Amino acid sequence: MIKMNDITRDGDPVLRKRAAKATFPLTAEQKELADRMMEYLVKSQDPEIAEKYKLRAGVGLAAPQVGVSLQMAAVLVPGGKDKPVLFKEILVNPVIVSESVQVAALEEGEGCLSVDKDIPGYVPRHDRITIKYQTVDGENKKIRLKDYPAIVCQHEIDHLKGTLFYDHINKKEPLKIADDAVIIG
Ligand SMILES: OCN(O)CCCc1ccccc1
Ligand code: NI
Repeated sequence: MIKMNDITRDGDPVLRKRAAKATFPLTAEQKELADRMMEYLVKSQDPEIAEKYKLRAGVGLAAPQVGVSLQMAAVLVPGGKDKPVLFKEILVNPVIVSESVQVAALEEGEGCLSVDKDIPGYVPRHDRITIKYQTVDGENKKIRLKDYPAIVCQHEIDHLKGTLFYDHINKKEPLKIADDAVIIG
């Protein structure tokens, strides 16, 4: 199973590379990696397992974060009582094909399993996006996302382009953001 010491940290060049496009069929190793990445997210969101294995909770994990420069990311966005899972998917070769002008940011800012220090500030993103991607079986999908799931997917797709969340934070005024931005609590 993937543990914290398997996660590459900021400073490792793999996090700043544009990841290679996946070709199909995926190799057995690539499919197994997808499973292990999703397994990490599931376990990291279970307080007991996370405590037992000292896992930092994550709602997403991109292949470059485990040292594999491949366009693949796992996303597991929990919901609430009524809908425990908002969005669970392995995105292969994801592309944002349209994005709202409307800006959104998480009220708490963002963090990253590959960035050990807290970096405060709003991370301005698009409130709504349409993504085209392939599943691990090569099936083409197109989905529209908004709010938290949209934020998470933008964070993961950034990783595949060598971008980290703090690249988007206004250096001089970290809490500056468009007046009409949607702040997601
Ligand atoms: O790349 C995923 N990872 O570093 C875990 C944190 C994911 C994440 C955290 C806050 C907002 C969006 C996404
Ligand atoms: Ni991250």
